[in-house]
Amino acid sequence: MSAPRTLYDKIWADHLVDEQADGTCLLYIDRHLVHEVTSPQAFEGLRMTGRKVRAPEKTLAVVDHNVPTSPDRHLGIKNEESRIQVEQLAINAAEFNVEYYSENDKRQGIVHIIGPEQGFTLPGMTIVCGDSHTSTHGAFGSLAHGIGTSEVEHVLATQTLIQKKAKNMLVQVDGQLPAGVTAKDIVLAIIGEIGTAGGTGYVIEYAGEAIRALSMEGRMTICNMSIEGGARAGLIAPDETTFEYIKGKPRAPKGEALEQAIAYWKTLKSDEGAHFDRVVKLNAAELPPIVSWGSSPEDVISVQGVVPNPDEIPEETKRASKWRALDYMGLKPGTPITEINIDRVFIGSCTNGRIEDLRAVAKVVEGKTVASTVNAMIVPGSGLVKEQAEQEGLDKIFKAAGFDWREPGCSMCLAMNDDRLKPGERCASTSNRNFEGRQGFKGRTHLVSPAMAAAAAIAGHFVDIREWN
Ligand SMILES: CC(C)[C@H](C(=O)O)[C@@H](O)C(=O)O
Ligand code: SF4
Repeated sequence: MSAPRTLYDKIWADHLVDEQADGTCLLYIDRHLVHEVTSPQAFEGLRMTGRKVRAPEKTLAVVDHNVPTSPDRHLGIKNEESRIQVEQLAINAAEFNVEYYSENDKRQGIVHIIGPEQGFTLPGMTIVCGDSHTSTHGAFGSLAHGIGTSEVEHVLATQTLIQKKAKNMLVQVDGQLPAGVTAKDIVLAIIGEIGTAGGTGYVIEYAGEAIRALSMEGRMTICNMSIEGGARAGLIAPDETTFEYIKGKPRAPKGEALEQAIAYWKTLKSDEGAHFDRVVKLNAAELPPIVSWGSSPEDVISVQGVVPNPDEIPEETKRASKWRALDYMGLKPGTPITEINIDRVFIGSCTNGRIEDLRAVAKVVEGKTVASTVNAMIVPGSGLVKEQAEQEGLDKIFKAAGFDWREPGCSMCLAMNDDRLKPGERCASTSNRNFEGRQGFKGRTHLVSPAMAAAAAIAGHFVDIREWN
């Protein structure tokens, strides 16, 4: 009998092409997603060396970071740098024979939303993209992670990647989530617990009753933010929820092929007794809705809490950095979170821009009005999410409440287009990063779940969604 293995061990072994004595490995890559920001030099590299894309059918390109989200975006992009990146991807995709979704294609959207939507992302695969949040795809029980531009070139040319194996971490989330508490709160709580460096050198497997109970959307939210916890990737073993989601997706296997695939996918789980180098446990039943207060995703607290006092941190460098964060955020220790007023709300991103997120928002805001002091926008994660939301009439609910309903893209998650905070503006955001300047120069970001962002838009300040009516 061979030793029990983790899911990560299994996918790794199944894709190993070569292993050197020092542990340097060559991995076969099943899927390569490409966006306009990290691919131009990679294609240029191929062009200069006269090489082709090795497996165009395993490569999918889309524009997302730089695209405007205004209704008139088909008129073109004003910012030159953004325009060039977008135009260049169209040129590169055509020249190298790679399927490409332009900003005028209904299938366009954030790269990590369209992969699963198209059935391009499937269990057991190795999936890469020149983007850190590629970890999202791990929700399907695939090994998915971000790569740098030179690696993008390597994968385009060879369909392989040079890697060293990471360690195994298990994050076990038991218990049942209380009403109003979501996948976003789980992952923010995990990062609060392990810190932004806690996952360094690991691939995390999320397991436990609370994870099993999540929809695919919720699982993607969790895996998405693995990178904020420092991990190389995050994954969740596939199950019936996964198979149901995949069935009928454009590129998913069908009929007999699907049955065979599912039989294989069912083997994709960690063996009983498999060794994890680190185990973290959390009880979902005890989790509150969570709000970030600082400039790192580990700076999190319960909505019922107060802004912490950095003076209570024994370690000097950390103390100083958390004071700086409070200064940047314009917050004072001891302020109740529910007394923090906000100026902007951003609902979207590859963390929370899927249909389930928009449904959660609609439920909170239906029949209500955005506070007069707040400017709130909703950016669907893809054209298909937008279409689905409109079919369900969610757009009408949003517009009636005073939300701005936009075209799909990364948008104010990172402010590479015109959607950005003004200096000093405070935003309740469903995205994943709250670094200084992330949503605009001197902008202040609070990371929350979609329902919490929606409620804050109506109230004008954070509220405990559990008490919402
Ligand atoms: C632009 C891209 C390289 C970047 C990333 O890798 O994550 C972006 O998507 C982000 O979220 O900061
Ligand atoms: S939505 Fe945000 S986090 Fe996701 S890929 Fe785009 S910029 Fe990166």
